Amino acid sequence: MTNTASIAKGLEGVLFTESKLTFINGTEGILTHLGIPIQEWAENSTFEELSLALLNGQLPTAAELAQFDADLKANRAIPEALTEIIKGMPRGVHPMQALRTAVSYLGLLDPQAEDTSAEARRAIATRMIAQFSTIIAAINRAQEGQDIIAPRMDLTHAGNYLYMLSGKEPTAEQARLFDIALVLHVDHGMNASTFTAIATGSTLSDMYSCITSAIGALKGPLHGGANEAVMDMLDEVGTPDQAEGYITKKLDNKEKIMGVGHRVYKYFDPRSRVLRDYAEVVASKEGKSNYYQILETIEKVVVDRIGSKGIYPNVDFYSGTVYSDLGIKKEYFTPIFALARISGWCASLIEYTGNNRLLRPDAVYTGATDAHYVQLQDRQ
Ligand SMILES: CC(=O)SCCNC(=O)CCNC(=O)[C@H](O)C(C)(C)COP(=O)(O)OP(=O)(O)OC[C@H]1O[C@@H](n2cnc3c(N)ncnc32)[C@H](O)[C@@H]1OP(=O)(O)O
Ligand SMILES: O=C([O-])CC(=O)C(=O)O
Repeated sequence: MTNTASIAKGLEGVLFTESKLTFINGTEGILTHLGIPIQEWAENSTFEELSLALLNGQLPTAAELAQFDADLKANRAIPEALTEIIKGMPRGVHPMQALRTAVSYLGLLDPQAEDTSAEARRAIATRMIAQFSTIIAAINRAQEGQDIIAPRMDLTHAGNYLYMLSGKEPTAEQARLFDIALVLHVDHGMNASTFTAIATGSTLSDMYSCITSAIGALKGPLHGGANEAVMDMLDEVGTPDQAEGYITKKLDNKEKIMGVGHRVYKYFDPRSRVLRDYAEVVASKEGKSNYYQILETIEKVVVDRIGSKGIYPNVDFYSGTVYSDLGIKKEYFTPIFALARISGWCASLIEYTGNNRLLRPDAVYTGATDAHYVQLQDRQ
């Protein structure tokens, strides 16, 4: 019988494939895509460019990027039948549930959905990347009882999303800030949702099934759902002067703090540093939110108290303050994560299924042995 000591609980440290897309050094807090540091992507690139770079496995030329940008714009609109489904969804559902259902329905409307060839997967990926933002904005508007706003073709992916939320064209600064947030969330190696997409894809299932599975995995508060949970925590804290006492008590009670800790990073997640810097700029400029000050205090206490255990802020810690300052409601923070991560899911899925092997780990059996069936009437 296998020794239970050989179990990699939570699959920690298990290597199951090779990838050329994303590298993470968790002890030094380094993240690169195609070998390029995340800070350089955030400073110089766009959601569109990073998405294409990951799909192609290399930096695109100007012509390739212009073509991809045109393809995304041409695919922004969603089918009328899906708009009707979104409008008819019950009010008050979690937007991640609504997104999961909408993407699943989108698959029903796509005549190419069952084609699992590399070419079809790539074409579907482009359409899904384009349509995620329209779907999420439509869910947001419908859930608020507002008319759905059609996408505009003259705005960037990030700018168009903000436009579809409010009907107002965002400032260049707002659109760029949101774009940077998207860039920071596009991909992150074999995280739970990407792994889930790949696990589904490894059975040679269709793209819509893979992405629907990934949305479900991202939703949980130990993964993408933590950004919303951080905002719940900030609302619970209330004011900056309460932050230290609140978090000290939680740590004393051995409660988990949302937005900190990571399976791979045992130091600052580099994305959290970029987001913190933007959150600080927005907070000082607009003088708007207490959120930044509360987070600063929480970060300090957490790092002092449990930094030695490798617990530091992750990407979800500061992202919500940035979204909140852009006027986005907390229930939509995780859908926005999906809006960005769709590119990483698709790129990783296409990479994996290009050299596919069914994913099927094992468990150490610890149940009964030598048992026999007992008739119902003979059981105690
Ligand atoms: C985009 C993303 O998915 S980033 C992650 C988003 N998730 C969160 O922010 C939720 C909060 N964080 C967590 O729950 C965890 O840190 C996870 C799930 C992300 C990673 O967990 P794991 O790698 O399984 O770490 P594990 O649960 O084994 O914890 C190791 C130790 O750190 C502690 N720890 C881990 N995370 C936290 C936290 N958020 N707050 C307080 N203590 C923590 C654990 O209590 C444990 O301590 P112990 O050894 O004294 O028992
Ligand atoms: O890598 C992980 O486990 C979680 C994460 O930070 C991400 O998906 O962005």
